[in-house]
Amino acid sequence: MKILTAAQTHQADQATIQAENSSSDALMERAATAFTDWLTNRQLPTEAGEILVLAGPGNNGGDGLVTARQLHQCGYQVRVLLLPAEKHSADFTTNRQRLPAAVPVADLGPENLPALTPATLVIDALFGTGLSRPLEGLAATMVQHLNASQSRVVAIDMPSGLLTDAPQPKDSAVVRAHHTVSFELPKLAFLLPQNAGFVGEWHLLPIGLNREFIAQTETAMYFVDATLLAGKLPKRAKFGHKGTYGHALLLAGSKGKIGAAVLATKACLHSGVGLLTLRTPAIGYDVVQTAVPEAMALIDPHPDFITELPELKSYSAIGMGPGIGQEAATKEVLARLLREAKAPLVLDADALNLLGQNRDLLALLPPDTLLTPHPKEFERLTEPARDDYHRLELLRTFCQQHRCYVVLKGAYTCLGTPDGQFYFNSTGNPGMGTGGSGDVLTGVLTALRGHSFLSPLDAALLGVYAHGRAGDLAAQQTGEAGLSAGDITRFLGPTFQELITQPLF
Ligand SMILES: NC(=O)C1=CN([C@@H]2O[C@H](COP(=O)(O)OP(=O)(O)OC[C@H]3O[C@@H](n4cnc5c(N)ncnc54)[C@H](O)[C@@H]3O)[C@@H](O)[C@H]2O)[C@@H](O)CC1
Ligand SMILES: Nc1ncnc2c1ncn2[C@@H]1O[C@H](COP(=O)(O)OP(=O)(O)O)[C@@H](O)[C@H]1O
Ligand SMILES: [K+]
Repeated sequence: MKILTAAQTHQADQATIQAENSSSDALMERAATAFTDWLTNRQLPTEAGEILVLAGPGNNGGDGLVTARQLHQCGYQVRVLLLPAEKHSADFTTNRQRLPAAVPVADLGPENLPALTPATLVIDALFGTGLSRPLEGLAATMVQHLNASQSRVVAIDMPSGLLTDAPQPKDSAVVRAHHTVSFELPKLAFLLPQNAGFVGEWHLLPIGLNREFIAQTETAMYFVDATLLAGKLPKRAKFGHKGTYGHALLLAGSKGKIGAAVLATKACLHSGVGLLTLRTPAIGYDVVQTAVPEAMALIDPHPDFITELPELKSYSAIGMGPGIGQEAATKEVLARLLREAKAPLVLDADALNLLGQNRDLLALLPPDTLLTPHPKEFERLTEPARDDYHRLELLRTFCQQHRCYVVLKGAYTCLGTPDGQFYFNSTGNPGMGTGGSGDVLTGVLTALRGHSFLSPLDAALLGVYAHGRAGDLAAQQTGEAGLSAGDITRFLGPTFQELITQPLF
């Protein structure tokens, strides 16, 4: 799915109205109906208690007014509070007039803030994507009053006060919604950790925005779901053999962290690799030969950490980093790898920390190298970010400057590409915030980068998505708290099976 800006979303609304030869009022009715259906499918009139619709002066307020009318017609107990304003949108005014007289309506005022109890269900329709600056005055006071209450809050389209795709001053008033119900396409603001407390759980409702317009609209941001990946992973060829699927090399492990090597190795083996060789220090020999007999062990002469780079010419992808430590000799191995490798590289964990400490090495990164930092590792490669938007700027600059792909890990892992695009991943769960999950990802990505039939972009997208999806399938069995990184590897197989498409021709 594409992620559009607030301005593009507005254009998509207009294009839809034009293409259908309908009216903005009809589109509002459609959006609000979808919202009302969403709500009434979850809350019966008796469960909902008193519903308070807070309506602003624009079309977001208009959505709120339509919803109030529809809920009233369905037998819910609704009242409306309007935010006084000099100007109202045309569709707001139309729907204000359509509101049945039986629905109580009043103006908000500094002396007229509503009593909010835990039994009140508040529908936040103050502002949506039209917000152009932080809230102030009465709107800000109302939002603070709401946030201080125990009421349940569902926001329409955006939690009011939150900008759709730009940072805002710290401490500005933003509704802290339990749920945000938005339309058609996700918004950038939903995907950033700093907004989690405002957005709550978010949901998307289709409202039939014009497909052609969306397809034509240029964007540098995507939300990666199964649809976006359809057709990218081919079924294995009938006469395929281990040579068809690449020979990967992993450099992983050090004394006390051979487990990281085992996890990455298992993950690589479960992600379709043809052959796999693991370079690990001598101390890991018995462990890896026992835990992952399918992999060939190429043992470093040093007992505790990796000190020598093996001959590279037979490998189709090389992953380095999980559990390797930061010894000077290991750094030299990394430097030689960057100079000599012809195969695609995947760099993670301590390989990234070593790069951060020796930034001159960044100039050696071969084009299309894939780096997989979590935010702290990324900071070591760049600089501390002021906020999530700044971090994305740093990500774009880094990828463009070094012609590399960066998987910035998190709840919505963001893949940055050398041409400045962002792909936010949709799979994964908080259970994956456990030691070793990242090592598993390195193994998955190394396997896929070794598939000559996948582009660097598709390999990265498929790998990140599959890693999260396998984590989701695992969590269905183990629960989030019970999930350990090894569980993810066991569900990679079913995940890739889901992703494989088999066109008839
Ligand atoms: N036909 C359409 O365009 C559709 C619009 N929809 C709804 O319309 C919303 C967007 O509507 P609008 O573009 O009217 O924008 P909003 O309703 O989000 O807000 C715009 C109004 O707020 C004012 N404003 C902006 N920032 C302010 C601030 N900080 N303090 C005080 N006032 C401020 C603007 O001058 C304008 O009057 C969407 O979020 C969605 O809820 C949906 O009904 C789908 C269809
Ligand atoms: N809340 C979350 N939701 C989804 N995925 C998550 C969440 N927390 C962590 N993950 C995923 O788990 C992995 C953790 O990697 P990392 O931080 O490198 O862990 P480690 O170094 O312990 O292996 C990343 O792929 C990340 O996207
Ligand atoms: K809102």
